[in-house]
Amino acid sequence: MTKLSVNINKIATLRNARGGNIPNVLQTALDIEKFGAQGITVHPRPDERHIRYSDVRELKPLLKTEFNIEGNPVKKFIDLVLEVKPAQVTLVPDAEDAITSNAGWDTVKHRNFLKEIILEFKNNGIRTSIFVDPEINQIEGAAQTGTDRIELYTEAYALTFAEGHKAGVKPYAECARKAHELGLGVNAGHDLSLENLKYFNEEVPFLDEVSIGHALISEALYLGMETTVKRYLELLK
Ligand SMILES: CC(=O)[C@@H](O)[C@H](O)COP(=O)(O)O
Ligand SMILES: NCC(=O)COP(=O)(O)O
Repeated sequence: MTKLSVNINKIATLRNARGGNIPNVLQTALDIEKFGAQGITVHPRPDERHIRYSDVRELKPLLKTEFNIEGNPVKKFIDLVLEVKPAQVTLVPDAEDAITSNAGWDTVKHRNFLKEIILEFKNNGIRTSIFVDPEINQIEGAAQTGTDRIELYTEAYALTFAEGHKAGVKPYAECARKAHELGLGVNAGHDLSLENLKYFNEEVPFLDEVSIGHALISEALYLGMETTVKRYLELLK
């Protein structure tokens, strides 16, 4: 069964809009765990526009499920992850001014850089994952960095699915097969939703985990958080 890790960035976006503590990010994470999600994901950005570094420190001792911290491995981020020691770190090559993550790593060009950081995280008992576009050479490059897993960047799939083109899932299935063949675990995320997740999960083999935030939190406005999380879990059975 594919695991669901809920990305709570957008809960923090809402909280930060007023400067107080509504909604309570920590409590929401605990409730999401109670509703059955198998993990919590956060993506602290250097400007702390949503999740703050202090949230990450406070979440760790409270969570009972897998904690996944995503981000660009700049020094401040590396130090935070090594201090907090989550179950998993996902490396994402974010440009500082990007509104959201918009590309995977070039694992061939940045192989030595990634290799070095991955070794450090793994030596600290942290599982590693690299955010990649669904291209076979990027999966092969990722395998050479020593990473435990890859995370397939699913925005292109979500876009084509919304336009009615189901064939957009094919490169993801091929990359998942290649990753498995090379001994890598397979995660996926970005713009997955109640609409497009079922087909993705059916078509892409060896899927260990999906991390989902933007759509899930938006859907929860209508359905409520408990119903929404449970609907996702049903789709992943
Ligand atoms: C790595 C990834 O796919 C992103 O979806 C990210 O975690 C979302 O970040 P924002 O919430 O800042 O858009
Ligand atoms: N890694 C992807 C993630 O955590 C959530 O992405 P999104 O659902 O907010 O697009």
